Amino acid sequence: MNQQSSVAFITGATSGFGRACAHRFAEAGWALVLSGRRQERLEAVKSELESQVPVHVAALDVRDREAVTRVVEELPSDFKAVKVLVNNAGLALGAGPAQEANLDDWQTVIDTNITGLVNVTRTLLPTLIDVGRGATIVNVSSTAALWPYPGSHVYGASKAFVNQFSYNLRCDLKGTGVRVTDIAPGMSETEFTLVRMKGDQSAHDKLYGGVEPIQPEDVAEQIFLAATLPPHLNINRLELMPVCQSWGGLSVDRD
Ligand SMILES: NC(=O)C1=CN([C@@H]2O[C@H](COP(=O)(O)OP(=O)(O)OC[C@H]3O[C@@H](n4cnc5c(N)ncnc54)[C@H](OP(=O)(O)O)[C@@H]3O)[C@@H](O)[C@H]2O)C=CC1
Ligand SMILES: O=CCS(=O)(=O)O
Repeated sequence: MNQQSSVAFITGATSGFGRACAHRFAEAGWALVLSGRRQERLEAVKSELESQVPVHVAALDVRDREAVTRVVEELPSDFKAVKVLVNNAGLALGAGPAQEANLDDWQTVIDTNITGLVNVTRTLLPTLIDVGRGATIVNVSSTAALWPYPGSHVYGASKAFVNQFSYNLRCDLKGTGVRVTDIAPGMSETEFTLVRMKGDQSAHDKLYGGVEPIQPEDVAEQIFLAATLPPHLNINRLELMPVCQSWGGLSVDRD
């Protein structure tokens, strides 16, 4: 198809990593397809970037398979040859123990982080394969996919799905030139905790206070790197933590 294509399709572009990715790819001259549920936020990002690069915005809930199909089918011609897919839309809900979790919250996390990511990936695969060599899928998982912690339950498990799905995709895409990177960031200061704690600003302030967490621009830089390496190279997994974060060891329940 269009070997010169430089269109990046970013999910969850209204905030955090996704918005920072939009800025990073725009800086390098990429045309952008930006999606997320909040139309007004999409318009705001578009107005920040449209003087630099072509920007197409699509209000999209990744959980809605038909909407995903429609958005991809209706991409304007200049945005059709998607070369980079950043599967970033996602969330956690709740941080208490599994036995106190709300089952609707779990369903939302599964539907967004797993079903949503699968919907977008499968719908864009033919395009990415057509673009071929150099096309890239970057899936945003998390350190929670790799390291357990109390209260991670379905969130961490959903990200473990993303991690393994990324590796499995690589197997099936052998010979197509399409690469797949799983990026697993640790503690990062975005709207993630506000969403997880249902708008509790004090939870956000407590988590990120007195530490130097990853910033959205840090993650965007790594995603951009993975997507723009020489086309014979594939970063399989990129695990990223702030220096202030490490592991707490195993825990034991004593009498
Ligand atoms: N912050 C952190 O510590 C870490 C976060 N992550 C992961 O990074 C990704 C980005 O999160 P982050 O930037 O931190 O958090 P933010 O809350 O700042 O951004 C999340 C983005 O996902 C979008 N989103 C959520 N649900 C849906 C949906 N159903 N359909 C479409 N878009 C959706 C939101 O857009 P809108 O609400 O407009 O739909 C928003 O743009 C997530 O997958 C998260 O799990 C991974 C590791 C660490
Ligand atoms: O994915 C987010 C990082 S954490 O909150 O699970 O540590």
